Amino acid sequence: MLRWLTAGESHGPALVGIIEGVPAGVELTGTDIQDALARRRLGYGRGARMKFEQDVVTILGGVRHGLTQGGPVAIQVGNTEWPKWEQIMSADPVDPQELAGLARSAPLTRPRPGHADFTGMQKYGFDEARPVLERASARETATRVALGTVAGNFLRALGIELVSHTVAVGRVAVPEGSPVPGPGDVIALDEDPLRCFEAETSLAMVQEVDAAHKEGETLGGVVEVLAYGLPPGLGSYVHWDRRLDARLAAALMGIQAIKGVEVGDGFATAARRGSEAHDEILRDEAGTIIRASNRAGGIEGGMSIGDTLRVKAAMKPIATVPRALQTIDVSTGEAAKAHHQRSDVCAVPAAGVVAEAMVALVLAEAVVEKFGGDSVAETQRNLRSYLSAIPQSLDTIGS
Ligand SMILES: Cc1cc2nc3c(=O)[nH]c(=O)nc-3n(C[C@H](O)[C@H](O)[C@H](O)COP(=O)(O)O)c2cc1C
Ligand SMILES: C=C(O[C@@H]1CC(C(=O)O)=C[C@@H](OP(=O)(O)O)[C@H]1O)C(=O)O
Repeated sequence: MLRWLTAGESHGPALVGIIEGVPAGVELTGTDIQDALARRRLGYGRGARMKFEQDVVTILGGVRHGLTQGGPVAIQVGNTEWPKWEQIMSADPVDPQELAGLARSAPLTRPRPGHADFTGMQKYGFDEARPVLERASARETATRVALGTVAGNFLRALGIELVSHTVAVGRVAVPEGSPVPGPGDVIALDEDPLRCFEAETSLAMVQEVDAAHKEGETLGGVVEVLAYGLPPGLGSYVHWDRRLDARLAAALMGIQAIKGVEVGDGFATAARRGSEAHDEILRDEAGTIIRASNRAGGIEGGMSIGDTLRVKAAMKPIATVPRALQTIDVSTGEAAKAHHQRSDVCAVPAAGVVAEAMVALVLAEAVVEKFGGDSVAETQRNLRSYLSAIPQSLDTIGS
């Protein structure tokens, strides 16, 4: 069993993530995590905070000499902005006098439509949005990316590679049928600030972000995650909550601002006739069973089929719109403009890195479930044994 949790606030001293159930022997260094966090941090359209704040990674437990030990892995991601927020966010003021004297930041009483502010205040009984946005904020996704690095390194040891890319920003989308990144085609932000694999579209995306920025607007978009090297049979058809597609959809929907998930050709498939919707099963010259296409995105019957996994996530535009939206000031009950100090114009490239981490966590969980293993070597042996036992070619079916 693989399980994991995150804790921490957007402007707190640090975020913490724990992942339990990772076999011993997974290679993991602070640099791996730092590199993954650097990929999440910037990207074209991100706001000011991302430029001055740094993520400080500390592995607190579960790793020795660059290898997991089989126990829970605990990772801290420190916020370098903490000194500026210590008064506002102090969890444990030393004496009641200090508590009384703590500066309370101007209360956020003008909740933003599209964010968690208003319903969060109603639900938890707060009179302002600060305590809500501190936990609702996508700052928390830094921890998910840190934990996803552990999962990704485990999967890589089994020959499974993940990549992600931006396929749409606002109305600008990568043309149908464009090439997708292959295993190892990690798109660095200095190569492409939108992490879009298609150079011409990427340029148009940059213009789309610039135009939105100029008009005081924000943007959403679509990201895609691909996983190469998956064995057939992760997940199961036997019960709804064991289906791999269901688990991936829940994990991707669990990312702030994700409002749609598509597996394979998803919505386009709904408009096709059956003969054009499925992936015919053929035999290549060597006798290996292959698929004529991958419209299903690598999943049938809630199981990986051994082909490339392909999932997309649609992100809504950022809620903190500079040309602020209409709201109510809850302190007066009067109509007002929603609060806005700073925000991202577009965080789609960052969401792609988070989506990749979430897919890695779900796949690692499905691998542990199917192949077990207290050490990576044992998981590898179990995987090899399974692959050698299942029919790979028509000749071996039924033999
Ligand atoms: C990487 C990333 C960065 C984000 N940055 C912002 C931001 O700067 N301002 C904002 O209002 N929302 C931002 N969001 C979205 C909010 O966190 C999200 O809309 C909010 O938590 C409410 O959740 P919901 O959109 O799922 O309803 C970001 C989301 C992600 C994934
Ligand atoms: C801090 C991060 O993202 C933040 C996510 C976020 C939100 O509302 O989700 C709002 C912004 O923070 P602030 O309101 O303090 O400017 C983003 O910068 C991060 O991704 O590390």
